[in-house]
Amino acid sequence: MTSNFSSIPILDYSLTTDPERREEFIAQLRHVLINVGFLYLSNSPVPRDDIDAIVDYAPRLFEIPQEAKDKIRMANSEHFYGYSKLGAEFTKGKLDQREQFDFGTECDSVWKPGDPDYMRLWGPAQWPEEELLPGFKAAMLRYLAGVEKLSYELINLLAEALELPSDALKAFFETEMPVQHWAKVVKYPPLGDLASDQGVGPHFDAGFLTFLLQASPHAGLQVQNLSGEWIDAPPIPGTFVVNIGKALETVTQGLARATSHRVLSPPKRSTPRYSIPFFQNISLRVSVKDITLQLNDEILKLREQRAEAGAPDSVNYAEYGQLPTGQVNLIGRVRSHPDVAQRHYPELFKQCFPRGFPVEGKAY
Ligand SMILES: O=C(O)CCC(=O)C(=O)O
Ligand SMILES: [Fe+2]
Repeated sequence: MTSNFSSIPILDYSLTTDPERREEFIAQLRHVLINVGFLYLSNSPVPRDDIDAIVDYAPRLFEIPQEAKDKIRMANSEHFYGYSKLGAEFTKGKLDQREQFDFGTECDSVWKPGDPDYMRLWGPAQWPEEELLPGFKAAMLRYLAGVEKLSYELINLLAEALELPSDALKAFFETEMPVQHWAKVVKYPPLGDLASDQGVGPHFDAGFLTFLLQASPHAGLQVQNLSGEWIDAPPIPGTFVVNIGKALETVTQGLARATSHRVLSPPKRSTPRYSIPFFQNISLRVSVKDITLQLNDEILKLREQRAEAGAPDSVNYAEYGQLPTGQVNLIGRVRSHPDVAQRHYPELFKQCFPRGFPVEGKAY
């Protein structure tokens, strides 16, 4: 029997602390990892107050004066942190219709002379001035620390679901420096004057796991199933949407599926949609091809029982098989934010865009 999906399963995280029902959670996780690649997680241990605080801040972050946003624009940052105005980001060569702030977990600059350029990706984020949004930075860092902790717990459970020792994926995180994870606060304005309804175009996420907090009640997020149909993933209060990135798909030999997804703009005359994704990174220096997980034959067989996926609408991050993670991530950032790349990574910019600054339809 082959498997496809027409809705996104909901997994109850509280089962993991119930000795009677933990196995049930692991079995559900195994099914979802292999056949869907997306899940809703309810009853997570991330403190409710920390989530509520950040949901409350999200719209207010976009209400700070435009000069204050421009002061921390992403073009200032070789780490690709900061503010991107509407229509500054490309996915699949088309402009996204979203306004966003990119942040990271706390981290000093890690690049040293002689290091590869991609080590410049990690460093301090740019934050809005404290008096414009008092308490925001502390609240965001507290929230990110909670999600980071959950992300490591879920990775251990995921290893168990694939019948590996629970620390089997530790080698991707445990290096000479702590891993910096990425996050965004995103605003999707409603259709009206927008150039298209592409809130964000079809794409895969890059790293291991993404934890998405849908911070307003709007629909718009869609997930592509194995036969290529777009399935709605509307907000469910009290849950995270969790999905698998290309790095995790590659290291699990395709067992854990990275699933293509996109966001459509809210309809005309609607209010804006807000979301806060957290992207779990792995060490920049690790090449995923250099670490082979000892997956057993029984588990690998489950991959064959999955329906053959049609060609997805996204093609990015195919380079994980060959290059160090940092280089793959850097290429992804350059393609999404060519203006930042032109300023800070001119050589790589030229390689990615040999015909100059991209216009719609030219990039990937
Ligand atoms: O805003 C959302 O709901 C999803 C965003 C997303 O997929 C991304 O930024 O990678
Ligand atoms: Fe995404």
